Amino acid sequence: MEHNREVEIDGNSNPIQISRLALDIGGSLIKLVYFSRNSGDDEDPPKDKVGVSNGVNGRLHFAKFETAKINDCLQFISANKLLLGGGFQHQENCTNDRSFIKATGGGSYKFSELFKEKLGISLEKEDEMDCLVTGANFLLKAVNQEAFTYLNGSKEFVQIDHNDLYPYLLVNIGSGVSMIKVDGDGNFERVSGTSVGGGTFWGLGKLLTKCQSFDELLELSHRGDNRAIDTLVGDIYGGMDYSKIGLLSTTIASSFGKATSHNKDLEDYKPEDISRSLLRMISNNIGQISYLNALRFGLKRIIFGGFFIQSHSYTMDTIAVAVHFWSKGEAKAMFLRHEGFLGALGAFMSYEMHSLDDLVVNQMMPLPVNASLGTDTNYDPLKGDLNGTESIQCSVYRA
Ligand SMILES: Nc1ncnc2c1ncn2[C@@H]1O[C@H](COP(=O)(O)OP(=O)(O)OP(=O)(O)O)[C@@H](O)[C@H]1O
Ligand SMILES: CC(C)(CO)[C@@H](O)C(=O)NCCC(=O)O
Repeated sequence: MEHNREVEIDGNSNPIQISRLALDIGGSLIKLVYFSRNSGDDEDPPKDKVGVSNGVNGRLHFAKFETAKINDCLQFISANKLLLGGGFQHQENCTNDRSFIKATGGGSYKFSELFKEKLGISLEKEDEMDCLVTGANFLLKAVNQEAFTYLNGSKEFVQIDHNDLYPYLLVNIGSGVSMIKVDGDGNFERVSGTSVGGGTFWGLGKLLTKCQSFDELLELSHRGDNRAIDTLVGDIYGGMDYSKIGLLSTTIASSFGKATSHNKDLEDYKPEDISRSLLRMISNNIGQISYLNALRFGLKRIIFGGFFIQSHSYTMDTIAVAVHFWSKGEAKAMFLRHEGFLGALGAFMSYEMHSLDDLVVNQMMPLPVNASLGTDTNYDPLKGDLNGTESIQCSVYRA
């Protein structure tokens, strides 16, 4: 393998040096987080209290691939020379670092032989729940304008008070859903989960609408009207509310209830209505189970992560409304800008010299957004998919 540390990525003509790559290999998606040193850095490297330079400036990069296209991911790592980093070369003996990368998620077990065979690298496995919590705590504490609430179409950033962050319920909506009560750094318990998650939306949606990509299915939901398929309270109550138990006529009484109609088949329903109804059913259900778990432990804050959300307004709105409705406004749903990268960030933090305190994030610097996987016919696996993501300008300090 070549050992040139200066590489080009993202079509940028400036050579940048990659150090540290971590992976979260999930049931649906592989997430990558890697750090690149700034090249020709104008900024002074971070200094300690007595003014000695003890860190480097750079960027954290995010990318994702479908797990089914793992070969694209391997190619991306290899083409962009992401394995060449070995820490900060002026201080580190990096020989060991080159032989493994930190990885989490079920795929770190399932694909460990493939990484060995194709890239000659071992995956050092980190526990998935540990990584989710570390990643969420890092984002909440270190990144400005990371957490936000979403209600009635309006997004509001939440200023997190570090002394008043815990406890909270972390709900990670990936292929399946994990619900974790977080009481501090490394102090957590997975209190619940549900198999009705992002994989369910994508899987059922694909079967029912014949969509070819997740983004297409989401796009369909924008244009759909779930009332064509869902049975509303008003459909049952002759257009009236059932106010005695607090149900409006417009509330869904039964998701997909109208599909029981004897004289209609799948072809009689519009794919966009199916997608909308499915998205609403799954989001509502997750919102409700999350609320019930928050209630179990008296938690007021529910933080949602995972790539199912994809900052999609209708998804967030449905989840937030469900939490608001069931908790009568007592509990708050919060979302994260880097929602899908919690596990990968946690794995990144698990490199010895990156504790939460080592990584100081200065500011958010949006990168040009590439087209998304699946819908972009010009999709280039060598560039990865930075869809909806950014790189973060940050400094890394030595422990
Ligand atoms: N391009 C995409 N292809 C497939 N699914 C996508 C895509 N974008 C978003 N999703 C959604 O994100 C979900 C996967 O989210 P995420 O990557 O957080 O979980 P995962 O790590 O793959 O799953 P798990 O943790 O259960 O192993 C999918 O089930 C789907 O709902
Ligand atoms: C199995 C994992 C943890 C893999 O990420 C996830 O898909 C999940 O939490 N599924 C839900 C399983 C359950 O608790 O019913």
